[in-house]
This record gives sequence, structure tokens and C-alpha cells, in this order.
Amino acid sequence: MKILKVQNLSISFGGLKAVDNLNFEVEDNSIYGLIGPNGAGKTTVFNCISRFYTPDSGKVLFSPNGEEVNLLDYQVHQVIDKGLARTFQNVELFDNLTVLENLMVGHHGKTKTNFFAEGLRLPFVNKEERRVEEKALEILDFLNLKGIENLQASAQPYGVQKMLELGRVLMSDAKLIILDEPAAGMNDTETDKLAETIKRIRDHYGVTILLVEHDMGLVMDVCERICAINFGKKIAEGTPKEIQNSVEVQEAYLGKGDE
Ligand SMILES: Nc1ncnc2c1ncn2[C@@H]1O[C@H](COP(=O)(O)OP(=O)(O)OP(=O)(O)O)[C@@H](O)[C@H]1O
Repeated sequence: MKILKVQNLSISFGGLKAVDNLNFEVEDNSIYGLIGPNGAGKTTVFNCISRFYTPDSGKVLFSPNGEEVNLLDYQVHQVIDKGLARTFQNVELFDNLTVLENLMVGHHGKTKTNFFAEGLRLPFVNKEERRVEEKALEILDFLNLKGIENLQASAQPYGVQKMLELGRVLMSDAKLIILDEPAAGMNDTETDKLAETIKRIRDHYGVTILLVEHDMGLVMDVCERICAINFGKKIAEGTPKEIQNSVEVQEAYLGKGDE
């Protein structure tokens, strides 16, 4: 079953076609990669899917529970309720909050309590808060980050901060997780650990992962299928091996795609 179908997606900025009639489909519970040279349009595709941008045309069909919706019919703040969560290229943690609090923020919007109940500190509010805290601790344990929950997030090494972003996304119970350059700025050891963690997340949480990444080692290691784009257009799609052997992909990365 396909959890995501991107159909005829196009968006221009001024005269520049950043995404040009793009089509790809992502199998449920798979790890799917989107690659391409700098400026190819990868982040723009992610921004359209997660509704930060409104494309000029196309559809983004999402079936988290069998029922298909066009995400373009929803606003950016509604997309998370539909079951889609994302990370960004730059670390976006709350510097003055602890590790645990940063994860608990990821649950925001899912809580059953409301403003008045919280103000009155009704018993079920405390119960809900304890449940969210337990879930955050479980996720920290899963990410092998137990023991740092009460430390300030901004004081953690960069690789740990990137992992915390993954943890925060897991708090949202998303069915599709979009990762925008998760390995950026990581050293080789951190990248290896990330690859292993991405696979464990898919297996343990039963989610689908859509990944943009420049680190080809990571992409080829974790992705089952890959879509390669250049100048906003699809130039190849297939298994890591097929992508590695694609003449179009090799030319795009060598710069011949400029012609
Ligand atoms: N908000 C915007 N306004 C104007 N141009 C934009 C905007 N967002 C993206 N672009 C342009 O669209 C093109 C695609 O950019 P995008 O960031 O999607 O590429 P990318 O493949 O993610 O690149 P990189 O790998 O360098 O992050 C680029 O030419 C970029 O300058």
C-alpha cells in the first residue's frame, strides 16, 4: 500500500521552476530517499508536502490509515494531526528547555486537556502530563539517551541535539516522518549511529520515513527506494543500486545537467 503519492507537483519562484511536474509514490512502512544536487528542489518538495509552501499545481495524497486525503486541502498546523511530522535542516530545539521538556513539547496538540483544566490543575491534567513524560522517557531510552533528561538541550553535543529532534518527532505519533538532511554536520560515528537509529525507528514504530540527505553512504545504506531529481524534475527512480548505476544521476552530480 502507498502511504504517499505526490502527483504532478509544480511550484515556481518568480521565473524559476523549483519543482516541475514531479511524481513519486512511497510504500507504507518503507524508507524512501529524495536526492539531487544543490538547489535541485528537494527541500521545496518537502515544504510542499508539509504545507509550508502551497504548490502551483499537483496533489499530495496521504493515506495514513487507509483513508486517502489530499494534504493540500489542509493548513500547515493541521498536517501534524493527519499523521505527518518533519525535522528541519537546522537544529530547532528550545535552548532554555531541558532534554525531557523538548521532547514533551513534541506532544503538544495531542494532549486531551484544555486551557481551563490546565489552569485549575485538575487531577486528569497531572495524569496526562505523567503519561506524556513517561512516553518521552521511553523514547529517550529507545534513542540510547537515558540519563540526560534533566540537562539543558542546548548544552548537548550537536549529534545528540539532532537525535533529540528525532525524539520530538516520535512524540507526535506520526505515521510519516520527513527528515531533511538529518546527517548534516554529523561526524562519521554519529552518521553510522543515525543510520542504525533510522532503521530501528521504522521497525519499532512501524512508520514510513522520507529522507533528503547529501550523505550518499547514509542514503544508500538506509533507503529501499530513491527518487533522484535535478532542476525540479525526476531524473531517476529505483533501488539504491539502480540509482548508483543511473547515467542521468551520475551526470547530474558531475554538473552535466546544466547543459
Ligand atoms: N522561498 C523561496 N523563494 C525563492 N526561491 C526559492 C525559495 N525556496 C527555494 N527556492 C529556490 O528553489 C530552488 C530549489 O531550492 P531547494 O532549497 O528546494 O533545493 P535543495 O535541493 O533542497 O538544495 P540543497 O541541497 O542545497 O538544500 C533553488 O534555486 C532555490 O534558490
